[in-house]
Amino acid sequence: MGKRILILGASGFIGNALYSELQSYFDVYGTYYSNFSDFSKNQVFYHFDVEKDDVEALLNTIKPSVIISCLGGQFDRLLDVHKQLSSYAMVTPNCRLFFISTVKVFDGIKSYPALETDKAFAISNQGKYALAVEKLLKELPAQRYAIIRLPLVLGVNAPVVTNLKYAIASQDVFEIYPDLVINVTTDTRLSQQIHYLVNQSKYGIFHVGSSDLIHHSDLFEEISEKLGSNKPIFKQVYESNTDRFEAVLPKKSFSLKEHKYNVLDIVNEVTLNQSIPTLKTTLL
Ligand SMILES: NC(=O)C1=CN([C@@H]2O[C@H](COP(=O)(O)OP(=O)(O)OC[C@H]3O[C@@H](n4cnc5c(N)ncnc54)[C@H](OP(=O)(O)O)[C@@H]3O)[C@@H](O)[C@H]2O)C=CC1
Ligand SMILES: Cc1cn([C@H]2C[C@H](O)[C@@H](COP(=O)(O)OP(=O)(O)O[C@H]3O[C@@H](C)C(=O)[C@@H](O)[C@H]3O)O2)c(=O)[nH]c1=O
Repeated sequence: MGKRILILGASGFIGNALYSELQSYFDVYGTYYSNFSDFSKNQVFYHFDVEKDDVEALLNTIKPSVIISCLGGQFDRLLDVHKQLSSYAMVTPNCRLFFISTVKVFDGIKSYPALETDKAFAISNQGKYALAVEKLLKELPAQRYAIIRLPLVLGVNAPVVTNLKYAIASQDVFEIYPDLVINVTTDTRLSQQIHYLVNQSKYGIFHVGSSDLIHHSDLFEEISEKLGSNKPIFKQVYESNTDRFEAVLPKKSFSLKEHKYNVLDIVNEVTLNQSIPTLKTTLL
């Protein structure tokens, strides 16, 4: 029997990218919360509110063999939901739980980029929540879970890129952080990589993102440059006088070359069809 996948938070930025990537290969179901207009008529989308609904009822209806969680909402309720997901995975033969985690689990360690083997330490509420879910999953049998840690996710339709384009168009302020060193991915690339992990029945901890780093300020100045001649009003915000890192480097995660990429690949993907190819570059 083919894999049946339930994406919790399929109406969101990450969830929708995953749905688009997976739905032509697997029997995929998803949840939405506020986007009634787009999803209430879609047979495979179920309304789900972490505050009110019981995720167990949803699981018993859909009976997924793979659950991918990319939910937003109240962190304490989300943690309860993940306790239920974890219990379901524990008692359901060959059911696997994929948790979309975040680089923020390392936001208590700012002096170097994180590798999969590094011990996480979070100070933000978001980081502490994600770390608590990671700890939950680690109580499952090893082959029953995958923790996918994402850095900042860009993409042609990424909210942060949309905000930049809006700031360019309306000559508005766009905050950049010259002391912040990050790595990045896009919604399409992370979806391809998670597709691979689902297909190959991989398990454990995975870092998704570019293999190199860039300063947050340089990244958005470069993207703006490639989008065209207009600029937003870049507001440089320093939070420390030394570099602080917020990066999840994929040291051990992916060996296939199509899963290895650098910041320039990401910048080109995000600005595709928008950069003005000059004669010089096409002749190179
Ligand atoms: N975007 C990024 O750069 C990164 C994101 N992540 C993590 O990935 C996850 C998803 O992120 P992203 O897709 O950007 O977030 P979005 O806000 O775009 O999506 C959140 C999803 O959760 C749903 N949701 C929100 N509130 C509730 C609720 N109360 N009950 C049930 N469902 C709810 C939303 O439904 P609806 O849209 O219908 O309201 C949506 O499907 C988050 O945990 C985030 O920390 C990690 C690293 C980077
Ligand atoms: C708002 C803000 C962000 N930052 C940095 C850290 C942060 O990860 C990065 C992007 O934050 P923004 O809020 O602008 O963008 P945003 O896309 O909202 O942040 C995302 O970040 C990634 C890593 C996640 O884990 C997501 O869950 C989400 O929190 O910019 C600062 O250094 N100072 C700030 O005041």
